[in-house]
Amino acid sequence: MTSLWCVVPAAGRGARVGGDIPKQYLPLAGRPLILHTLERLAAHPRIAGLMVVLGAHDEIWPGMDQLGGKPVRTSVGGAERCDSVLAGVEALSEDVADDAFVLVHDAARPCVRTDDISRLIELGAVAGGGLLGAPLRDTLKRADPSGRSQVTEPRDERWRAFTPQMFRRAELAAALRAAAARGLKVSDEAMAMEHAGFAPLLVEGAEDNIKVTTASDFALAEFLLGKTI
Ligand SMILES: Nc1ccn([C@@H]2O[C@H](COP(=O)(O)OP(=O)(O)OP(=O)(O)O)[C@@H](O)[C@H]2O)c(=O)n1
Ligand SMILES: C[C@](O)(CO)[C@H](O)COP(=O)(O)O
Repeated sequence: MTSLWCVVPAAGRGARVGGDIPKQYLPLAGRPLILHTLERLAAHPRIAGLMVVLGAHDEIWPGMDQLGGKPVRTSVGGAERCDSVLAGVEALSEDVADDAFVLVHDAARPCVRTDDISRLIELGAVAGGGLLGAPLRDTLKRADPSGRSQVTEPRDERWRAFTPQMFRRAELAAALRAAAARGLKVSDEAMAMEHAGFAPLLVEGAEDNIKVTTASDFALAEFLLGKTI
């Protein structure tokens, strides 16, 4: 059973939450949000270590070098999430083989389920890479600038993208570099891989793997923490 490293982008500012400190350090059920995420990842039997990507001026990171017996390393992120992920993936170049898979999981998704990570690892490895997501369940509208619905879009074949996402280390680094060179701001790893000619496998995961994005998400994440594992 091979195990793999997980890159955890945690260099964002959390502007949409609007706290005094970045959202990953705000309390969730009494402890910093990021700790819940890291503990859940470190507890997964297939995860070998964590590469946490921090903001350049982060003075809050507690400085751990292991968690649950797994090594924790850090690197410095960039202005956009894709810059931070690339920094983390590159920082693993001496420890992780080019063709080995790495996971990427948002620090801001503390409710990820262990069995969803397992399924992504199993299915993603066979497919050459993939991501957790969920098919769109609601009716989809396209709005005009005034907020009025112009048209109802087909929802077949539309998915919401979550993390973790899993790709071979060197292929992901190359795809992220190529996107950056073209000035393309990719919002997830799969988008970079799509532009590089890959078709990442969509692995259905639980919808409660929410990204804490606004202040109201903290209450929901706190509720979900106890219900997911
Ligand atoms: N330059 C960045 C931007 C984001 N992230 C990380 O990527 C994840 C998902 O990003 P998002 O939820 O958009 O976080 P923020 O960028 O912090 O949020 P906002 O856009 O509201 O500032 C988070 O764990 C965040 O810390 C990062 O590592 N580097
Ligand atoms: C990677 C991601 O979590 C997939 O949903 C998301 O794209 C990152 O969030 P952002 O708000 O677009 O930076």
